[in-house]
Amino acid sequence: MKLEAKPSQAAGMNKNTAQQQKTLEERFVYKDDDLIDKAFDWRQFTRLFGYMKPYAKQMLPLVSIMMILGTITKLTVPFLTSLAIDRAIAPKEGNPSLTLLYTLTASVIVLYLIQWIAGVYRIKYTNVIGQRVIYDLRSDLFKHIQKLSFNFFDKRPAGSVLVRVTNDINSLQDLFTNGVVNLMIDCVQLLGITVILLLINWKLGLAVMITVPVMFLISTKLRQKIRLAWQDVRMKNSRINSHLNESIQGIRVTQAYTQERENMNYFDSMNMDSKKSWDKASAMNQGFGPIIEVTGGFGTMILFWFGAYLIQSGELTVGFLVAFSTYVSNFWDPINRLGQMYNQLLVAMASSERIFEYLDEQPAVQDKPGAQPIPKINGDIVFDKVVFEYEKGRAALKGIDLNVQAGQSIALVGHTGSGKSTIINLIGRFYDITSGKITIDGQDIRDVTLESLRSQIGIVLQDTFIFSGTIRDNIRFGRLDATDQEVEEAAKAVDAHEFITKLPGGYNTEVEERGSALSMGQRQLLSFARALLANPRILILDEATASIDTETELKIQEALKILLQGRTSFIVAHRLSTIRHADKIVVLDHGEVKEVGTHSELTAHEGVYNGLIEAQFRFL
Ligand SMILES: Nc1ncnc2c1ncn2[C@@H]1O[C@H](COP(=O)(O)OP(=O)(O)OP(=O)(O)O)[C@@H](O)[C@H]1O
Repeated sequence: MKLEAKPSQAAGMNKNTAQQQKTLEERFVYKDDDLIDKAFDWRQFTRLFGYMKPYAKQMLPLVSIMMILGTITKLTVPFLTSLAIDRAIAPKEGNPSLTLLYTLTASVIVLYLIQWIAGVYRIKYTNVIGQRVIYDLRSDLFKHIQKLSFNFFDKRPAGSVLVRVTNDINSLQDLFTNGVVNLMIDCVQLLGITVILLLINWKLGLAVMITVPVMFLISTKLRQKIRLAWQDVRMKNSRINSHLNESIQGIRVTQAYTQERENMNYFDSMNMDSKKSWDKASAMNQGFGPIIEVTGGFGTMILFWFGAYLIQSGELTVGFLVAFSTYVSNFWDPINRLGQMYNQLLVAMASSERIFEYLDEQPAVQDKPGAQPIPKINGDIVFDKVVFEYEKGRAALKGIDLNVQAGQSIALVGHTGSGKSTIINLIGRFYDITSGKITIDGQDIRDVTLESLRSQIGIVLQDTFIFSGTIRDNIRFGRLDATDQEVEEAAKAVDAHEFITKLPGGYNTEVEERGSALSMGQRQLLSFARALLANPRILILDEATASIDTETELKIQEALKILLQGRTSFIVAHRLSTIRHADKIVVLDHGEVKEVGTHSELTAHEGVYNGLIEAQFRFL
């Protein structure tokens, strides 16, 4: 469901900014999850609680013992109070007994002590269970997301993926650490109190409990609304997070186009929306408690009215009426909490539904049954009538035939959108082709394991990703078991050593995520060193288009020569120097191969390639 943002409520907005706001609303459209208005799903519930299974055997008995101990001690106190009144303070027959009063008081103190100790240990054990469940769930989700194919990320903004790993999991945290055990305690307590009330005086017990069905009837009507209101809050927050993520990633563009104010206005309106939605949900939630209290008040009225009558008729003692009223007040508490717990459970169900939706998402590209690892790759690659569609019915590649021999370097050229990046994504099988066949050393790449294939392919992308960590760690990303010496040798080979040693910490210089403290050329040299260290049989390179100074360009060309030696390579080429040295130049146009040949072959006649070269020179 696509949600349109509502007009900003931000103060001080004039007509002009309202117009700009409208443009922003049209600009930022986030795909939201649909409101989930389904009945309580037991299958999902059992699946969620299945995460407790590994720990239940070990921990639940301990938690249960502590819980039962706590409940018994809690429920015994009012009984001892009734004894104190009826037998020690105001006995019907005989004198008041101080000794009995002291004994009962001492017993109550001991019971409170036991209750306290049982509570401490119960909380300790439940926290252990809760934290372990959350740990497992979080790591399952992260592991799974790592395996998902490119098409999954093509469809989703990074922010919304982030929200599921953080917010949705966190919202389950409370359920597992407190909720589940409180639920159990409340149920046991309710059961215990019901039995006790009926045992003390079944007539009074039944009279008081008349209000319970009324209470449930009112609260069930409210529950559904409360759940939907909380889902709305969650959805709005998720939209804020998506926008936040996009805004931070795109901050440079925002500032360059001085769009900060408009961005802020839009954020404001989303923030306001979220606040309103929270207020609404919270008000509904708060309404739930008083309803229970008012209904409970009726129960108490019945208790004293009917209780007084039973005392007069000699069916009940004053002590038992006092005990009864304590039990009854202990009765409304768990019912009230159960209502809140039900809400918490429903919110958690919505979160878990979203988490399970990701966990159930199968990677579009995966090993087929019985796939074998591809042996050491020699490097012969054949594209046989390869057709590929990102979206059904829109072919990005329309029947590509290509024959590459081991060790050759292939330059892919063509205007924007012609299919160059698509071809390189298919070699590493990041997408599965729609029809045709891609073979490496005669083996269809769909028949071999992904890991064996990708581990022999090195990819250097245009947007070279630098992870937060040291320069050394970033190069070592190519091969985690490489020694320091090997890392430095790789850097020397691609001529990155010099600039690295000039950095304040040399190889140990910490770089931030994306390596913004490094220049484009430096980042590219680092990624070359990383690829060289990985020593792949096939190298894929998406050349940076940014203009680099001639000196760095020369360095990069020299580095490239070393990098390409003895490997089959595909380069999405932009620089003439790269294209000129390629063994084969593949000219693409609208997803089709238009020309194939060396630089001198292709420039010898008029064609698409010549047109591209001429266009480059025209601007020099
Ligand atoms: N993830 C995607 N989902 C849908 N369509 C896509 C996706 N990626 C690319 N396309 C489409 O596929 C076609 C080929 O895109 P591709 O990225 O391969 O072009 P390119 O030649 O590498 O372009 P450039 O030189 O601009 O990088 C384009 O029409 C593009 O719109």
